[in-house]
Amino acid sequence: MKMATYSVLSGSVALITLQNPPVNALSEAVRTGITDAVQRTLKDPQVTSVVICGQNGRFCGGADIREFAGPMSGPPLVPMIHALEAMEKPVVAAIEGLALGGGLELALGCHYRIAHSQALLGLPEVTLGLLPAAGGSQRLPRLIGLPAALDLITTGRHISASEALKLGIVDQVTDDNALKMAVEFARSVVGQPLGPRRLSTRPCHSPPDVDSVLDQALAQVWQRGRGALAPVACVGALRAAATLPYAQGMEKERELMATLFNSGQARALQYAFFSQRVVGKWQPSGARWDNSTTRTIRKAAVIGLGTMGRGIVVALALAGVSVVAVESQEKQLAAARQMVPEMLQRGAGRRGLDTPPGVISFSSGLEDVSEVELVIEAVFEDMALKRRIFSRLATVCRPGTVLCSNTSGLDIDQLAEATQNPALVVGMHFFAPAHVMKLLEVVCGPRSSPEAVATAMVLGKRMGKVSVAVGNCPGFVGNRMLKPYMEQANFLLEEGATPQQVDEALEGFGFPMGVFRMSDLSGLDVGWRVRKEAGLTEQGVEPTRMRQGQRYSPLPDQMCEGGRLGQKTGRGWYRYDGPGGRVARSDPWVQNFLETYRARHGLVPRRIATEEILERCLYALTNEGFNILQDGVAAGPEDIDVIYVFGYGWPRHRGGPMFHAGQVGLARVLEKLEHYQHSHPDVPHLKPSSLLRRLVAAGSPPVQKWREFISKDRVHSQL
Ligand SMILES: CC(C)(COP(=O)(O)OP(=O)(O)OC[C@H]1O[C@@H](n2cnc3c(N)ncnc32)[C@H](O)[C@@H]1OP(=O)(O)O)[C@@H](O)C(=O)NCCC(=O)NCCSC(=O)CC(=O)CCCCCCCCCCCCC(=O)O
Ligand SMILES: NC(=O)C1=CN([C@@H]2O[C@H](COP(=O)(O)OP(=O)(O)OC[C@H]3O[C@@H](n4cnc5c(N)ncnc54)[C@H](O)[C@@H]3O)[C@@H](O)[C@H]2O)C=CC1
Repeated sequence: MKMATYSVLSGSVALITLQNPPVNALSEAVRTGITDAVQRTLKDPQVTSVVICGQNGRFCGGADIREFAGPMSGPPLVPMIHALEAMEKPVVAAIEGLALGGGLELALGCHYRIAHSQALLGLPEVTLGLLPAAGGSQRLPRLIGLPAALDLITTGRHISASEALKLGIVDQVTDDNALKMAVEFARSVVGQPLGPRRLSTRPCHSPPDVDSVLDQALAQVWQRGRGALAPVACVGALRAAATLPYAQGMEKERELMATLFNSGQARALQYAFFSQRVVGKWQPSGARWDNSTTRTIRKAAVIGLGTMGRGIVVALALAGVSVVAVESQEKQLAAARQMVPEMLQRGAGRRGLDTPPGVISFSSGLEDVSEVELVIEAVFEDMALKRRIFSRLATVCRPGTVLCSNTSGLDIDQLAEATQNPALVVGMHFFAPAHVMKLLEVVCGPRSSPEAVATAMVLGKRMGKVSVAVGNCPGFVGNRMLKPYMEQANFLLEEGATPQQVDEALEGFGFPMGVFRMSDLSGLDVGWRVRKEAGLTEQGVEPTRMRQGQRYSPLPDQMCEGGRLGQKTGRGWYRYDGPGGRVARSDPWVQNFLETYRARHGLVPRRIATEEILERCLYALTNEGFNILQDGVAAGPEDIDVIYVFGYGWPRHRGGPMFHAGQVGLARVLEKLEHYQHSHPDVPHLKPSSLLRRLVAAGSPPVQKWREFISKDRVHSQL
């Protein structure tokens, strides 16, 4: 039952308990309960102090985000918190578990705050496209000063109870029972003056150079936010706190919240929050992995210690897993021995580990992996090599060892075939750098067992990854969609665009890096290897710009043939200050290369508008997303969107490609794809997906309804 209960302890301490599992969000019923409890407290002369706590060891996770989708009703938060603060009896917040968003704002309205040492506190509204609009943007800087409030509110980061104590957000931290402590504390402060404890009445202590601090913060959020509105509004609200009286500051907070509340960005970010929680509800072969038993992995092996393998070793060790790290090349093994401990140390420093890292041992032979419970192979993207390794692993490892591949897109089932027990083979597709990037695609082959999939999903979570279960097809989800995106970018170069122009358009949309800068960073040879494996780099009897009966741009292959592999060689689509250089500069050589290429093939360059660059790159990518949904390779649009936000830098405030298509309007996306297909009939991947057509014909249901639509559609098509 959702509510806030009222009781009186030992005749004098009123206890208000928030009850709305799992995080005691401030739903309408809870707000009503608090409002009623405040009235009862005021009326009861026996009550001399008040404690507010949350049920089940969690204070409060903030406003109930699900209520944001509908009309707001019930008692609003702002007057409710003012009523608490105005009470003439001391009010103490007993913070256990978490006090986030509106939860912390409620605590800031109390006169005192006692926290358990394990509690997390924060104002994460900015991550939902909002600002702390229940007085948080005005009370927090009055409590901890402007610079610290700017940091917490514009990043939305969660802080520990000990940091909260240092900042002055809480009055005491205890390892003991925070509720018991708060009750004792409440009794002890009865009769003390409450005026100084009311944050709304305090001045906001700002540094003397307040304008420059705020301007700097604004510049920083612009740069970091890549077009996100909420961080900018947060700085606006804090400017009001620092420069205006409290009542006017509150008015500004309300105004700014009103502009954010119904914005597309807030909807996108709230969708992203819930998507992250629904992903991976995937049912391979009708058997569910998400309620399957899992194996706890204590010891694992990684085969191949190149770019990916080294990062995977570190990520496993940081999760407390002991690792046998195997590499066949002496030079690579020596490099790994040196780099892995350094990476581990940096990673441990960044994370603040609560478990000791797993022990890492290095080896040059597969025989040393016989005792592990799970293996992750990360050798070259070469099917024959990987199959040899899988076949050998199947004989070396104990029966029951889960065998995983980090392949970027090869057939998991062909790898499984090389073993005696295909049910134990799954894909674990990490993203570079593997110890930093949050995404993990867990690839379910047609014969992977639910237990093996569940084990990989849970291990991914332990490694701090957002694990998404996907089906088995070339490129899985992320890279399958990336292919048409990159292809359109290459075709745009053929037609007259420059790498900078394409990258600027995509970076303006919110990607941290455009497609060409990203290729230079990961290495142009990565895709080249994949195209070679697919037989696309050999020209054969077809014209130069045709492969396997389709239009093809050999531009990136020609770059690789010329030794331009990106940052690692100091030359790619851009030039760098030598191999390994980071700063991309436009390269006249590339300009000349493109002009010569166009002239050789009789291509007349034209001026290409930013709108066309974005539409062709992004809609080709999204269109493949619809094909993926239709093929059942992703469980739902949320899975695709989470993959793109966490693995490919899709701006979170735009929700993800599938959400974005819904926001643009499915009919418009369809119309644009038809338009480009008509004007470029030989360019692949512009043919609208039939699922997109059916969704449009069905009236473009919202993205949250697509799963249902697709499953009905599937049943219908089977009849
Ligand atoms: C809390 C967590 C850290 C817990 O994590 P974990 O234990 O890992 O569990 P999860 O799986 O994440 O969550 C479990 C379960 O709970 C659901 N859930 C979590 N938090 C919430 C929530 N706040 N609301 C609803 N549901 C929640 C979650 O979805 C899971 O359920 P499932 O999806 O079914 O599996 C973690 O969950 C977390 O980080 N939560 C979010 C915390 C957060 O961001 N809180 C801030 C919320 S926003 C807020 O508080 C805003 C405010 O305070 C401002 C209020 C002012 C409102 C005024 C409105 C005025 C509007 C004016 C404009 C009018 C314009 C007009 O005129 O129209
Ligand atoms: N580089 C990237 O951005 C990503 C790569 N991947 C995939 O990860 C895998 C590895 O890629 P990278 O790390 O980039 O390659 P890499 O070339 O950097 O490293 C591969 C390593 O495997 C070693 N190796 C080869 N045969 C071996 C054997 N028999 N036993 C032990 N070690 C052996 C090589 O010596 C080399 O050190 C590939 O399948 C790739 O497609 C997946 C995601 C991203």
